[in-house]
Amino acid sequence: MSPNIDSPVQTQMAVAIPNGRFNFEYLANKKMEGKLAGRRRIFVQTETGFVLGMDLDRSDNAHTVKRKLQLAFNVPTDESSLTFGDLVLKNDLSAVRNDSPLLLTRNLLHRSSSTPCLSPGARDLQQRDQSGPIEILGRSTCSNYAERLVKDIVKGINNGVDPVTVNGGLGGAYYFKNKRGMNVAIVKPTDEEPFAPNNPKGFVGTALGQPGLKRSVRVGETGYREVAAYLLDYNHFANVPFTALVKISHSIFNVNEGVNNKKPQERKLVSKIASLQEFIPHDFDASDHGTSSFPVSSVHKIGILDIRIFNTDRHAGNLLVRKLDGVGMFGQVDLVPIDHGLCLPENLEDPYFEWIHWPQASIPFSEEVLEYIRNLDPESDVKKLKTELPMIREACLRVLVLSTVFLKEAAAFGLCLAEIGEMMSREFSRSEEEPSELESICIEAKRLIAEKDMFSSDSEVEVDVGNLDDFLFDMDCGELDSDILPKMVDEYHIKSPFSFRGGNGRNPLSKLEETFEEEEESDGEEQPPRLNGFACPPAQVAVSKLSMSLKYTSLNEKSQRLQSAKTEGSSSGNRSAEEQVAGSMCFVKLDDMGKLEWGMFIEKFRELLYPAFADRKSVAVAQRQRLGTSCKF
Ligand SMILES: Nc1ncnc2c1ncn2[C@@H]1O[C@H](COP(=O)(O)OP(=O)(O)OP(=O)(O)O)[C@@H](O)[C@H]1O
Repeated sequence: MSPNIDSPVQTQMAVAIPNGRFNFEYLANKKMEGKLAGRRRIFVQTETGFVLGMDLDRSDNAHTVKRKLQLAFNVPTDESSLTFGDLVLKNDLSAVRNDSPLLLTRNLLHRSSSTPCLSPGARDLQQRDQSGPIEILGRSTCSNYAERLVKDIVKGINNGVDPVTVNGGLGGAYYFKNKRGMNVAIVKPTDEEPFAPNNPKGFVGTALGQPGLKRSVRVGETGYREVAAYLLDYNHFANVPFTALVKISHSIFNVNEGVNNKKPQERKLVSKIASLQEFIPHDFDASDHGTSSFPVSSVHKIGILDIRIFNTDRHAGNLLVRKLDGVGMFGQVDLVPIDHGLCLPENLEDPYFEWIHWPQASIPFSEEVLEYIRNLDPESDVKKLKTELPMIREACLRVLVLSTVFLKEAAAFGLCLAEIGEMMSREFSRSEEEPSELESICIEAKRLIAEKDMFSSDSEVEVDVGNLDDFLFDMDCGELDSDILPKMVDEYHIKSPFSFRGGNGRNPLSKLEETFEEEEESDGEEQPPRLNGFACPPAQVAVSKLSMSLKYTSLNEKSQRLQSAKTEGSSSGNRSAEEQVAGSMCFVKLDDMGKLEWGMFIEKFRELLYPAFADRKSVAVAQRQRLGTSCKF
């Protein structure tokens, strides 16, 4: 990879100073001052995309932050929620790291009120927001390379070189340049994704945090996923370009009319949270080029990444092709995978693997590739993501674990890339979408656990704040089955009235209780817990969540859902994300299991894999034999 960087290594970041140019030493000093004072910097994004950088003092808590935000956005503290990934922050901010993005949403009950917009009080806060034009959020991506890239872009901006809008794709994207006018990075603001409030291409309609183009990827969360794919691509095995999450300010960014008080034709400096990816000079994308020249090893390496991250959007346009026409290399190309915003869904979906029918995918893996797969460790992947991207949701991490286990076992069994991809892909039978083999194995694993009553009532209610937040997500999707709820609540009370005890002896709802207690303390009177505005008794929340799980995993229910979902086309293999806007069904949920149950599920899942692989092999052999016979004639 050859970045167009033209400046020496700098270890400081950029910041704005009064004359409008950017000074690096100033920021370094500010950062040092902040560290010494134990301060943290956070970036609060509203659901309409406005971003405000804030410095937190040690004494700050969610209430004090919300009070400052009330000044800035005119949203009363009790009408808004502050979230950090799965966590709904009620008081304690200890989980929030330096440079973290937080989302401020209006509670559902107050959504009809006007959307948050800047008030005069915001100016004070903005003045104290000492952000530079680009700040990298997160730790590991803040390398020397990243800092050089940022510095180059800032030099470009200071030298009057404007970024340009990227025409392709459904979301807003911009090429940022160095001072010589060369593209050095592509920036994709999270509030310009398809369906987000500031999408410049007409695909608007949803607030950040709501289901998006893919139901199990929320609007505004594709940027994290782009970074996750980069972080998981150890040793640049698959060639994912450098990617980081940034807060970036520029007047080129799109703000739709009416959003955040935007007036027609108005262009002003706006700050966004965005993914920033190294620009890769290339000659084509894979849709413009015959695939036969693609190196087998590149296809395998990208395919392995796609499987691990459960990529639902690997269409040909998301593979850049570079010609390597050096001496003795005529005709050879290099592949660069881009656009990983729709990987790591919150539930199993229908993945999309363009390479699935390419001949390279049917060639057995090399020893080098097998060795890489053997060394993959889903637990350390999870640790890495939790450390570097703490806002990544637990549900996404479960998908990562499941698909990595699947890949490792399948490769060890001797399956090739195409076979593994096919087992993960859904089929269409009589115009109905059917679960993939992978999903069927999951459904069976869940069924066996339930049948043997392997999980106790304890684990049923072991639910964390992430699940509670997802409860809201389900409600937003309009899928809460009110018929089920009262019944499940009754069952719950019979089984274990308020005995939330997890395996570790700690109340699994303790995180939640902690926030309730804090709420009580601060308000002086007892209030039911609120989830983005809904008053929810903890038991009811836990149980309704469970009811959702049972609803999804019941095969009868599944067939009912299948009946009602008549899907066009004959094979998912020909559909890209754009064509799946309607959203595919959820056959099996992974985020509805308590920790204990999840552990048992993964064990059961592993046990079921070998028979399934053997089945697949025998079908493949039978097909080959039939083909052999027909060739004789
Ligand atoms: N790292 C990169 N280097 C060079 N060009 C890039 C890079 N990433 C994206 N592009 C170009 O920008 C275009 C749009 O980018 P991308 O596909 O990531 O956007 P998107 O809005 O998410 O698209 P889609 O609608 O396909 O999901 C790509 O088709 C490609 O031409």
